[in-house]
Amino acid sequence: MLRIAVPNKGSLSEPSAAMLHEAGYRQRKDRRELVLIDADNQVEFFYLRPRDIAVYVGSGRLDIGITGRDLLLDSGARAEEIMRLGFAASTLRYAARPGTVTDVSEFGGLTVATSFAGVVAKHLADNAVEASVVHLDGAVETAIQLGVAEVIADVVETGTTLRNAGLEIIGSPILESEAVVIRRPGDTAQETKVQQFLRRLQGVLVARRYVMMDYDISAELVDKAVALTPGLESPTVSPLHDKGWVAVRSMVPVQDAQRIMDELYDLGARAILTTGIHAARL
Ligand SMILES: Nc1ncnc2c1ncn2[C@@H]1O[C@H](COP(=O)(O)OP(=O)(O)OP(=O)(O)O)[C@@H](O)[C@H]1O
Ligand SMILES: O=P(O)(O)OC[C@H]1O[C@H](OP(=O)(O)OP(=O)(O)O)[C@H](O)[C@@H]1O
Ligand SMILES: [Mg+2]
Repeated sequence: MLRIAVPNKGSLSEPSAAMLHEAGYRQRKDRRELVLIDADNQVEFFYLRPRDIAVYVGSGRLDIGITGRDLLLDSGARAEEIMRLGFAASTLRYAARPGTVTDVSEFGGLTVATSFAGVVAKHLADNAVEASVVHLDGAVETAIQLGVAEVIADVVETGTTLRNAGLEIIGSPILESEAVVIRRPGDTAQETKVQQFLRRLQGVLVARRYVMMDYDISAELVDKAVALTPGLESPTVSPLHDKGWVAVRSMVPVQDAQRIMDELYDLGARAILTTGIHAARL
């Protein structure tokens, strides 16, 4: 049985469950379920607080987990990132009231409030800045208004929360985060099952990012057409009954599909169809 930690709350929770469901795993129907066994797939899911997941995986109690890169780094746990999942993308950034401080080098003697005290203390030390760090659980933006800190370091996605709090970003990102799969370094006990799990998630990412494109084109133009649709490896080209024409089948990034269809049409391709990919193993 592969033992997997899944976020039970917050920004990571719903997209993690959706991805696991798309990968063919059973998921809990009730948020009060804490553990779920998917016997068919030989997997046991533990629904845990996102912040705690790296600790469980790092301690070796669970084989792998889904968490945020920022939470993994902040935990200091002995776990490493083995796959990027693309969702819950954010940056950790410093912010302050406009006109107060403009660069990290000016933080000396100030107080920085954050939920990521480990990452921030290290970042300040790396920049040779002596500032105090105050750990808060959330709603960090309000710490400046309430006089707890002059600077905050918090998760920024759209920047709306910062703007609403009358704060502005200072300097470049402390780190760029997204949801990741983590594992204890050197833990090869469940290697085959872990690799199969990762292939399933990879399949979901591919199914979400690509569509299958089919079209007919005259044989003399096939090289030009294939240059527009190179696929992941090599497109399939099959003969058509109508001599001089071929059918081409290739995977295309979903975001480029309409533009490529226009370009193929202009080139002379016809019967251009795209279909969704339900699941994939590359
Ligand atoms: N607005 C957001 N957009 C994208 N990612 C986010 C956002 N807020 C938090 N995250 C990411 O989600 C992960 C989990 O963060 P956290 O545990 O604080 O959950 P949360 O979504 O903020 O919920 P809560 O604070 O209510 O528990 C972190 O990796 C963080 O970078
Ligand atoms: O840049 P934005 O798009 O505004 O998103 C960033 C905000 O989202 C998260 O807050 P959350 O709602 O999780 O509240 P929290 O501070 O209590 O964690 C994060 O802590 C920021 O406050
Ligand atoms: Mg939060």
